[in-house]
Amino acid sequence: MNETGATIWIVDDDRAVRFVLAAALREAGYQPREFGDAETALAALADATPDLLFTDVRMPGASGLRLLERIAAHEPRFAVIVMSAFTDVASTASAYRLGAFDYLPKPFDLDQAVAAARRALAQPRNVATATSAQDHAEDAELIGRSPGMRELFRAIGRVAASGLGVLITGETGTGKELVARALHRESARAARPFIALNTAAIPAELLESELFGHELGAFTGAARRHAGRFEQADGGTLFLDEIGDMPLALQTRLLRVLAAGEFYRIGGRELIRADVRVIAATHQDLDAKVARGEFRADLLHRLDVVRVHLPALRERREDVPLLAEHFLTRAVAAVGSAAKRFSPAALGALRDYDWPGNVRQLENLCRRLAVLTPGREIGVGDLPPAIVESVPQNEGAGWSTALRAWADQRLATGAENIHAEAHAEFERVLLDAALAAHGGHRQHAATSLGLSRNTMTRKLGSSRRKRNRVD
Ligand SMILES: Nc1ncnc2c1ncn2[C@@H]1O[C@H](COP(=O)(O)OP(=O)(O)OP(=O)(O)O)[C@@H](O)[C@H]1O
Repeated sequence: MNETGATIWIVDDDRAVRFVLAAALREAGYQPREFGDAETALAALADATPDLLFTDVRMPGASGLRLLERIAAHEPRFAVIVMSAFTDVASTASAYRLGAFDYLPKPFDLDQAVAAARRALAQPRNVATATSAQDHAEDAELIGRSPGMRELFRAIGRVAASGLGVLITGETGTGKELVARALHRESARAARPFIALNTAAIPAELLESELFGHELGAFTGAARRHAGRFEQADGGTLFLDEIGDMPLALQTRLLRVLAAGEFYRIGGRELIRADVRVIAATHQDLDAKVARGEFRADLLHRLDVVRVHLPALRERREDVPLLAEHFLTRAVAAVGSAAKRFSPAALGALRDYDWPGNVRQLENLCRRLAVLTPGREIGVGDLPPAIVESVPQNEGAGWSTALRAWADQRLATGAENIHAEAHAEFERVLLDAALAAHGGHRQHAATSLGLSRNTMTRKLGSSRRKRNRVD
């Protein structure tokens, strides 16, 4: 099909969105048609079929996801692009699962939307694979609106249902486990167990038994038969955190089990079969570990079918206020104290801090503040000094720091009358700067300082006299 001239339907209860999107699509040579709700669009489908449809998710009446579900049964097929400000994993993943071609987080650029339309229209028909919708138990949600997080939500949406092995990389506390849980929740294994094992938290000698289980008396202390995490995760997902810390011998065993899908418990004779999707995570550079011979290349290849990277919190500062408010509200509710909020300046300081411990560090801080701050508003003064002090100093602050250092030093030497001294210096610097900026033109220099010309002349005279005296 020649894509220009294609009909594109836009379903959104927000008139402004429909209007600008339709204008952009029309300009690009398409024929847009607007619908204010899902029901009207569904009714129109009875006697017309668009080439492409854009839909919002949250609308009064049937939601965009419901619309998507109905469209999945419609013949002939056409592509759907879902647009939503509700950038959580659940709606993105549901959109993909229901066969959406693409997901546009709002607000989007019109160029971005037109490009998405072009891509969708270039696709052969019947590529959409729609399955039935599934409801999911609420789990801890990944929060974020930054471009990095939106990209991550899309990646989760695309990868979750594939059942492929995933390697999640990112610094400590960035939310790797939450991503693994989201991948599980949005997969066909969602009804089966999600089992997590932190390789770094378990002594090496116990790790094998944790993973594969043991029989009674298999080793000293094995007082009972124990099913390993692999067995527990049968049919579901096994999340192996800090995989980079796994000893080499165990890496070899893990690789064999992954290849064969079966294993023996330690000391056991019964061959156990387990159908497990392994999702691994690491904050280390596994490629470098492979190069140093500390990690098996073949295991890395097996785990690293798809790589999902979590940006550090300082690389997505725009998410900090959002996360901080979320964690504070949750912590306040948990301790049952009165509602609290951050002052704008406190939120600014949190945003500027570098967060070496990432989201976990921010979450812990909010818990502490919920308990320890007496007032309703958490100000900059309530924040730990490390956070406040790291805030980059603006020019004024740099200048006052220098002035303070000077004053401390003069006072320490027993100086008197330093106010006059500082004041004279202050005037001299300002006057010199203004004159220099205006090529010595007094009137202009005076105006830029907010002084009258007379005052300027008087100050210049006294500044010169004082300087001569000092000289
Ligand atoms: N985007 C996010 N939205 C909401 N909560 C988050 C987000 N990212 C992380 N968290 C919370 O921060 C804490 C740390 O997250 P998580 O345990 O997933 O990090 P991790 O990367 O697996 O850490 P580690 O590498 O140390 O194991 C958890 O309590 C998690 O719920």
